Amino acid sequence: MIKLHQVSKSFSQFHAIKSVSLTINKGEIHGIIGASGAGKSTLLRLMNLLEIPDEGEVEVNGQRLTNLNSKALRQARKSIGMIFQHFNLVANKTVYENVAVSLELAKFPKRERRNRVIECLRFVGLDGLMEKYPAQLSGGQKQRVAIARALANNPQVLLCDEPTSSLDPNTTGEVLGVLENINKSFGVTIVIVSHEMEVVKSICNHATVMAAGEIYETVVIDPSGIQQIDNSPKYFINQLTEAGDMSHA
Ligand SMILES: Nc1ncnc2c1ncn2[C@@H]1O[C@H](COP(=O)(O)OP(=O)(O)OP(=O)(O)O)[C@@H](O)[C@H]1O
Repeated sequence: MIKLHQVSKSFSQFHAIKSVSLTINKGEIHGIIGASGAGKSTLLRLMNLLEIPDEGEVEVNGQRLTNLNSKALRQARKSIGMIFQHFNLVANKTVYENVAVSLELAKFPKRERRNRVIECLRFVGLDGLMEKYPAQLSGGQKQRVAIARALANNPQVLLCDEPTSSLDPNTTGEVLGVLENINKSFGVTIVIVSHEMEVVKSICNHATVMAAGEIYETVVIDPSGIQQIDNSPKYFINQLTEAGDMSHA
């Protein structure tokens, strides 16, 4: 569970987040949507204290993060994974090494690391690409490595900052499918910041609309499901000609 209580954050004189309170219950897939500059990413980064609030309290998994010293905060963050729009993989490390690094940092028992890395890569469908480097992967595959890395330490919460905004519709579906699977299989609470309405509508069961640093409203929604993309040339022609009834040149 994530609880923000009257949280505020300013950058110089600019009030990016204005006394926001929000509760996200365990097991939710919670979307945060709104116009550019509304404060979505800042709100997400306040949930793991990547941004330190000027005022207010942040509680995650029953722990008040805003009360913890830096050592305790590092420990608490192990149960909060995060993924980013631009994946943030280490370019000169292999897929395997990118995931292993997060276990090393968390001092995960050495003998169990290899099995855990493989288990996580298998979960995201990339155990066949362990020796590749990020530059050899598609955008969707890179994001799946980032998800495996975030998953490695068994987080209870996964924070996703524009996770599909660098991806085409096909790979967007692939990444959303993995996120949904993580939620269903392990009960991980997922928060997704996105400016893409279709993304929020497809897998989120709750959504918060932000405007000018405040919450406009939080609504319960019935996820519409992930759009299956047809990559056939016929599909593209049908889309271009709407009903597919235009004569071909
Ligand atoms: N580190 C920072 N220093 C100064 N201003 C910042 C910083 N981070 C965010 N801001 C400002 O705070 C406001 C909210 O930014 P934020 O990135 O949270 O918005 P957003 O809703 O996620 O927008 P976008 O969809 O464009 O990323 C913006 O005006 C932004 O310029």
